[in-house]
Amino acid sequence: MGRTKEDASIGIIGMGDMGKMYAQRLSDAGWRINACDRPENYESLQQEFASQQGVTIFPNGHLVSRISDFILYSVEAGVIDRVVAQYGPSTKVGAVVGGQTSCKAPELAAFEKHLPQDVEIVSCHSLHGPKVNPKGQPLVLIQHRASDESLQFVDRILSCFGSKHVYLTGEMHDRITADTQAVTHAAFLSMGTAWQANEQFPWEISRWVGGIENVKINITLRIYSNKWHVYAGLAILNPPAKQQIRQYAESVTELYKLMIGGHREELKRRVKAAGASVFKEGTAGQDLLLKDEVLDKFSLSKRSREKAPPNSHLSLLAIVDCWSKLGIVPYDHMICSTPLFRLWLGVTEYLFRNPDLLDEALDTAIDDNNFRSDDLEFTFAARAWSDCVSFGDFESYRDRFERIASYFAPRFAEASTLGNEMMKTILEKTSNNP
Ligand SMILES: NC(=O)C1=CN([C@@H]2O[C@H](COP(=O)(O)OP(=O)(O)OC[C@H]3O[C@@H](n4cnc5c(N)ncnc54)[C@H](OP(=O)(O)O)[C@@H]3O)[C@@H](O)[C@H]2O)C=CC1
Ligand SMILES: O=C(O)C(=O)Cc1ccc(O)cc1
Repeated sequence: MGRTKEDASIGIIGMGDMGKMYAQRLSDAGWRINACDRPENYESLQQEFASQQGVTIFPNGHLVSRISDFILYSVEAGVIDRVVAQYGPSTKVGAVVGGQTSCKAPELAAFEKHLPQDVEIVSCHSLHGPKVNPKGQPLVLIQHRASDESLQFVDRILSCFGSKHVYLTGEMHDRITADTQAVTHAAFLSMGTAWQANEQFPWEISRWVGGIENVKINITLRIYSNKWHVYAGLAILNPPAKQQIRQYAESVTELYKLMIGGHREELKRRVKAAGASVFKEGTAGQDLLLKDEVLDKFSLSKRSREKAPPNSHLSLLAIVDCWSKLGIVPYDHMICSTPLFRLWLGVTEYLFRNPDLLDEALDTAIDDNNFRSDDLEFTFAARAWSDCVSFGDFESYRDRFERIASYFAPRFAEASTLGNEMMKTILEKTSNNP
């Protein structure tokens, strides 16, 4: 049977949103937890967890590492090397170590560099945010330097989440999450940047209200209300993500040039060819239920909507062009997808599997001047985010992110209630389609 709840304990280093969620759920399931955050947070964390049975808070990672049998690092990706260098040598002999960072190459390199040889490595990644119910969501497990018995030990610990365990190498994990997460975030970050640049709150403008616009708005605000380092880390530290985001920016630029040049036939030919290569006959065609009747319920706008407003949908046309250029079949990644990716694929599919809507978007892109300045700003934004990720500068990423986040901040509370509701409704309805 190996290590059990009775004789083994779990260490968590980094008690931020994800660390706390893990501590809460694992202790509820009967595991003993030893946890810490940075030393200056010791007292406040102790108070916060005073009434949580089974969780002991320690002042630092040395004290957690020396007594725990499975130790999970749940810190910012940008500091993983420094934190493992600090506490790794204190790891209990024979323990198993893992991490929760969203990009595995730097995390596994830090483990190999700083952990003693008598320590095993099984890493993990919950592919959802801390407020999403883990049940049914993908949870990646990476048996990097460990026996089968130790993998089973980690499997047993994490089984209380009810997530779908997906077994990958670190490299496969990073390749897939570059395709799914990084470029998805780039698209929504760019929408927010464009709205801010044009001084818009899109739900206050009639041409944005309703249907799939609600998904764009709610997800964009959800991302900007979150922590910048989560998005910076998984884009900047993951090399294939840079290439993906660059291709997305190129697709946006090239399609925008066709639009303003009035090249209707070329635009239609290119977009439809890309659509045919991504949404092949026989591919999932899941009923993602992204129907206007459902989505209209999740509007921040107080206005009523009479008819679906036309939109050029540059962000959606470009993602399909980008997938097609890189030979990516998004359905291949469903097993390892996040809720945001599934929604993003859902809205894209909604547009591309509806030929009338797609034609309307392409005609709007050519004929309707109302979208020119929105799409111009979106193009600038996609390129700027791509440059920012390519330069790999965390501080300038933070600066851009926080500047735009502060513009939307007054609306976060309202948007998060509505966005959570929307995610829940849509994800519940699609839970059989992982
Ligand atoms: N949020 C999400 O949606 C998801 C995040 N992840 C990944 O999980 C990891 C944690 O993310 P999340 O919980 O959201 O981020 P948080 O910023 O909420 O948590 C990270 C915590 O680690 C602490 N920390 C930093 N240095 C040390 C140290 N030396 N010793 C102990 N604690 C330290 C931070 O303290 P301080 O803030 O004081 O620096 C902070 O409390 C990240 O790598 C992220 O990419 C994975 C899946 C989903
Ligand atoms: O669903 C998304 O893409 C999110 O934004 C939440 C998220 C962020 C980081 C992760 O490593 C996993 C999930």
